[in-house]
Amino acid sequence: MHLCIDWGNTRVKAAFFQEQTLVADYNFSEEEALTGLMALVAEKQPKAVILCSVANHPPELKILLQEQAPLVVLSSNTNLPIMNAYHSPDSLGMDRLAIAVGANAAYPDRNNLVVSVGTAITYNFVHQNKAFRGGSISPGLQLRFRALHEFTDKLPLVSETGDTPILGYDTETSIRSGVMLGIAAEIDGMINYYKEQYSGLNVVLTGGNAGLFAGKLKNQIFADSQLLLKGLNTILRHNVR
Ligand SMILES: Nc1ncnc2c1ncn2[C@@H]1O[C@H](COP(=O)(O)OP(=O)(O)O)[C@@H](O)[C@H]1O
Ligand SMILES: CC(C)(COP(=O)(O)O)[C@@H](O)C(=O)NCCC(=O)O
Repeated sequence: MHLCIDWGNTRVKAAFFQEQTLVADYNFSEEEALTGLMALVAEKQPKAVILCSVANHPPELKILLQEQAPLVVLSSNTNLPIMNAYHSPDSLGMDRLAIAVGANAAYPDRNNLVVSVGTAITYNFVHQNKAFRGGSISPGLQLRFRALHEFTDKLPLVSETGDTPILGYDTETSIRSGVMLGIAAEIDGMINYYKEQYSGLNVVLTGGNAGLFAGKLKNQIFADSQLLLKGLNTILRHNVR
């Protein structure tokens, strides 16, 4: 079995794959992740591990993993089944590259746009010629709620749960309207930009908050909450065979 680890800015996700099949997945807080992951490795003894991190994971993580199994740490130097045409590959978030690989593997020979709704919202375009071309980064759901609260004197901290009218009728619903419907409108607007440029665009929605928006978009999308982990498995198989 292969173990794939996605260390994000809010949550740490992991999955075991048997060949191309995801057999078990896990979701940890940052605090519980190191212990949780090492317990999984001890129990399941994976043949190889891949780590994709965009956050400050504990420095001992790589050493501990390496002691247990061959480890691929995803970087701009890792061999990939797609090309990376980003102009600053060393500053690219490796999670963005992993979802690009995941989309290209699931929908080959298509112009793929992957929208990941996590801590940040990222838009990631992979041309049908297999080149990752980049996209956009914008603030995610919690970032928007927190920014309104933390950078103003009067606005409360609101969450996604509750009435979300287009026409907010009080402070709470006005904020929820702006954040939730604003994100949905942003995603639809971005998809429309790409549709104007690229024929046969295929759109995949992923990330921890994707489920809040999948049914609210005007454009047709595929939702896949495990796209990043699947992309990591594809990269690992590309490197350890
Ligand atoms: N099991 C869960 N525990 C906590 N948050 C979750 C869970 N599932 C989804 N979420 C939501 O997903 C968000 C994180 O999305 P994710 O794509 O994992 O972000 P990142 O990759 O930036 O860490 C959280 O802000 C939360 O709203
Ligand atoms: C944009 C991100 C913060 C998204 O991270 P996430 O929300 O998935 O935790 C991450 O991909 C990142 O740190 N990117 C570096 C800048 C870039 O991709 O150009």
